[in-house]
Amino acid sequence: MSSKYLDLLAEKYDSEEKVATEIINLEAILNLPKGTEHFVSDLHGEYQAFQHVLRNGSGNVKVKIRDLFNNEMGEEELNEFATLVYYPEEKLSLIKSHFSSKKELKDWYIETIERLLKLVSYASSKYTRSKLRKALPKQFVYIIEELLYKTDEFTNKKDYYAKMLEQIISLGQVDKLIVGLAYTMQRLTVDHLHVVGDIYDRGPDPHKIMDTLIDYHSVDIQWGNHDVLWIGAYSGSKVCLANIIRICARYNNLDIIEDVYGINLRPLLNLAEKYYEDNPAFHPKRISDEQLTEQEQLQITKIHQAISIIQFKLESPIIKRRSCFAMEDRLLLEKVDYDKNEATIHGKTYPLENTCFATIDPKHPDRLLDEEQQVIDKLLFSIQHSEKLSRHMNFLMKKGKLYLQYNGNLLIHGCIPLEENGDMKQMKIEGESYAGRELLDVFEEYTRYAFAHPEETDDFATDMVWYQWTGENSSLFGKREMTTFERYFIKDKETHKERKNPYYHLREDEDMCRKMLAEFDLNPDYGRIINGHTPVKERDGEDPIKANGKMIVIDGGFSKAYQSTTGIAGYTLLYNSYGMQLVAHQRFNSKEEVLQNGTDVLSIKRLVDEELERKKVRETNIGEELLQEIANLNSLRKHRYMN
Ligand SMILES: O=P(O)(O)OC[C@H]1O[C@](O)(COP(=O)(O)O)[C@@H](O)[C@@H]1O
Ligand SMILES: [Mn+2]
Repeated sequence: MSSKYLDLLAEKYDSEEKVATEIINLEAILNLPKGTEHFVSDLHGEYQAFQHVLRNGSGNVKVKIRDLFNNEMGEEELNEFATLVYYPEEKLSLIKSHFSSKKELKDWYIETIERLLKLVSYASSKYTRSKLRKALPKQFVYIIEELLYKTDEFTNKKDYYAKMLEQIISLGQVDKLIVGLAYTMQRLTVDHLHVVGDIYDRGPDPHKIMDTLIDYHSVDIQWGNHDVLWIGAYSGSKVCLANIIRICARYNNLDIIEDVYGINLRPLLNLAEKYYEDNPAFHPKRISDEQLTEQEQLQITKIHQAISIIQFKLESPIIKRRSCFAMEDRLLLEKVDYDKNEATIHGKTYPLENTCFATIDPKHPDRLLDEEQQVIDKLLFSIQHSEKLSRHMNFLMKKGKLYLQYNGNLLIHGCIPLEENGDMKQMKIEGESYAGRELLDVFEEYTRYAFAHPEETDDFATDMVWYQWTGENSSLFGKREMTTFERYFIKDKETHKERKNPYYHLREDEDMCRKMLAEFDLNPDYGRIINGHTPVKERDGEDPIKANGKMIVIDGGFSKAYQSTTGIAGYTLLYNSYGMQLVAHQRFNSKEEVLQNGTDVLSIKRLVDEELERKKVRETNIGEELLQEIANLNSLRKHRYMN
């Protein structure tokens, strides 16, 4: 270790006692049970459902409440108390409105605070006091610590505590204290959150999810294809930008673009009004009960067509200038016979329906009209200057990666592109061939380059971000081709199929999963692959735990649009010191329903495995870092204090 580094360390630990204290402290932490990891994926803008899962720790909060209070509370009271922990502000005002006398309310306050303190103390038992302190509401740290660490033997302090509680109530601080304790409980239930991709698209509130994640105490993100699409748009890819607006139009979410991120859609609307009519293929999907007026629906339908055609036109020059993408099959505008209104795809000719080609010049089908060019240029300018989007995208870059090795597991949204024979699929990029982990690393490098150079809009790196959205070798897409054009304009459903990469059947095989874990330098005996991206069709009997437990797929479909295919409302995964549990969630209707009825969303837990011995911090990623710190401190001790 360099003496410069030792100097720095010596500044912080300027006596032998300080070094020794820190070593003792770190050693003690290494022997604590490992913190609970919580895995979620494919949130797709479903903020409310995500909040619920976050607040109840995938059912973990309820488990702890049951452990403690099963004997003293009935089912209804348990539920009510749990709801108070999940949604303290709202539940408090509901409960308070039921009391008729001050005395009753006061008794309830005292009992509730005692219960919350018990719960917090129980949930924090595997953490250090310093960690608990960080989780406490700042303004009440002193009071809560006093209350938490009271020991009943000291009966002479009883008055002291009773007085303290009374004061808290009479000074009007009790609601805040309850709210603070509830959030402390939520925070203690989960030590670290992994979001295995797809925060954006389809649902109405991805921005709220982003804000929640930004405030969350400990989180990492594995990018999904939809997240990378947004990163691409912000990084200067016009075709990615056209895609995000198209998807927002398709799901009736244009207010995310307009109101949330402050992008003016007026120029696009003017263009849409000029060239497009009603068209059933472009009606927005109806997922919520919200009724659109005819006028609103018509407007969205027109915008949807205008931006889709811009998207198709923008794809063409990229495909032509990037032969290594091997996407010539996707030059669809050139495969259309505009007189006969049919298209020839993979050698077969299909009639087209619901076409909207008013801005297309059959001789130069990919040429943008000046108006279209101006629209997309203006949109790009606004999107790159949206302060809020900048905050969200910077966070995605800072906390996000394409894949992550964490505590022995591999977390990845889509896939590792494979050949049918199980080899890692090769892709030639700028003269070099890459496969497996190397290929993913190259994808990530280009993404970071594109993000760092938003002014470069047609360079290779920016095109590569789009490739990850839709290219055959993308680890995020994982399919042969994206059939957006066919789904809008061709009736024959055969053309809509998107063939999946062999990964998606090979991942059922244990040896294959072992091979992939090894590719990422993980121990195949202990590691698992945690995957999102493809909805698990539980309804049809599909098992999310595959390859003898080496592969776990947790996309159960938070996305309302996909719940009819999956039959449930999402999987999440918990990994605590005892092992891993998969949780299947039933459909989440609304927070209001939970508050009113106290009914939790039914979550079914399944043990993935049980650790033979309780896992300790020593065996985790963080443990590795602590061991390194201890080594440094020992070195400091030896070289500076022992001679
Ligand atoms: O259901 P929609 O909105 O038409 O989207 C379908 C498209 O979404 C994709 O499934 C990608 O999104 P996911 O990552 O959520 O699967 C594409 O393969 C497909 O073309
Ligand atoms: Mn996905």
